[in-house]
Amino acid sequence: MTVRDAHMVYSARTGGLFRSDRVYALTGADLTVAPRETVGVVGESGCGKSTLARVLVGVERPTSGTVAYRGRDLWAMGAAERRETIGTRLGMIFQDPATALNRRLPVRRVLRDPLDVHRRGTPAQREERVRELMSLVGLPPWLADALPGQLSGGQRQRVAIARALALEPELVIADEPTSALDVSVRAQILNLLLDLKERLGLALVFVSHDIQTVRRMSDRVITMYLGRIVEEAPAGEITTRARHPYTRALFSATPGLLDPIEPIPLAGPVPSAVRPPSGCPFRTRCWKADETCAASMPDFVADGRETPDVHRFRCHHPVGETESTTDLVAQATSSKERT
Ligand SMILES: Nc1ncnc2c1ncn2[C@@H]1O[C@H](COP(=O)(O)OP(=O)(O)OP(=O)(O)O)[C@@H](O)[C@H]1O
Repeated sequence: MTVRDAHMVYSARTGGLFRSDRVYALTGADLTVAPRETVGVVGESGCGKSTLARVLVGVERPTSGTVAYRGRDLWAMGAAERRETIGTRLGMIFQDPATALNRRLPVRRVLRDPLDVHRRGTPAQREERVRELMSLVGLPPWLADALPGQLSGGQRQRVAIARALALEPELVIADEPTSALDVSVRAQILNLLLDLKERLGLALVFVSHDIQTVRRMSDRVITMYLGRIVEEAPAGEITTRARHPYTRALFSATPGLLDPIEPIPLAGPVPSAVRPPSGCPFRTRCWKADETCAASMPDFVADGRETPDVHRFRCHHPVGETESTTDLVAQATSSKERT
């Protein structure tokens, strides 16, 4: 799955009935997800993670740019082929299984629905597939006639996962799949996803606020800020050797990630996606920013390797490889004091 230079501009009513503004939810996003790979997406609320997820899975068409599956542009396909590709090759697991599942349909019908829509096998084979799916996600067979409202949150998310897997997709997007669940069942659902990914050879895009979880689940992590992908690196590397100041600041504020925790102080709040700053969108909060950052958004700087373990970032003044979080805290603090 490849996304190239994808932009998503929404129109939103922000100032009364007759005023509508453009919301720059996604700007120039490039991303490739290789078969069997897990890509984690991190960033603050509103940075465009869910928009990217929806674009990747074909739920929404980007305002511009391409989304290609196996080299074929999803939005250049005929409607029937696109529906078939999205419905059978791509799966999506949403944050809240309580709202993602039809409350009036028993589990059996929820799981049969995609098989019926895409006419998979005979009725008997579909029933067999429903049993198989329930067992795959660890649901006992007697729950087949239960309604979503009769299930626990964890069971509901298992149903949602089974539904996403019904037609054997190659790529599954999980958008905050555990954030609506009790803490006690989160680990079970994450372990289930890891196990299914291995057993079924899935590629997974995992969106979460929880950086610790993203690190655990992912091979590669991308950081987003105000609609842009600003850094991309192997999971083991990005948490300790991130080069973009924003990624370093985000991770420095994450409990248990770096020891000791020393949040890098940032100037001001996240700007609005309606009026993103010119140049680098992070410049208004960045302690390293200067006039170059206001003038342009730099292209990705890569470490020269075009391999899955590539480390890329978009910054005019990246963090030095030897700079510790303590150094960065000192720089950011003195920059704040100067202004
Ligand atoms: N349908 C829409 N119409 C208008 N604006 C939207 C729409 N969907 C998202 N946005 C805006 O686009 C920006 C990106 O939103 P998005 O939901 O992708 O961010 P996110 O990183 O997933 O946030 P969160 O972590 O809170 O879910 C935000 O400013 C949001 O308000």
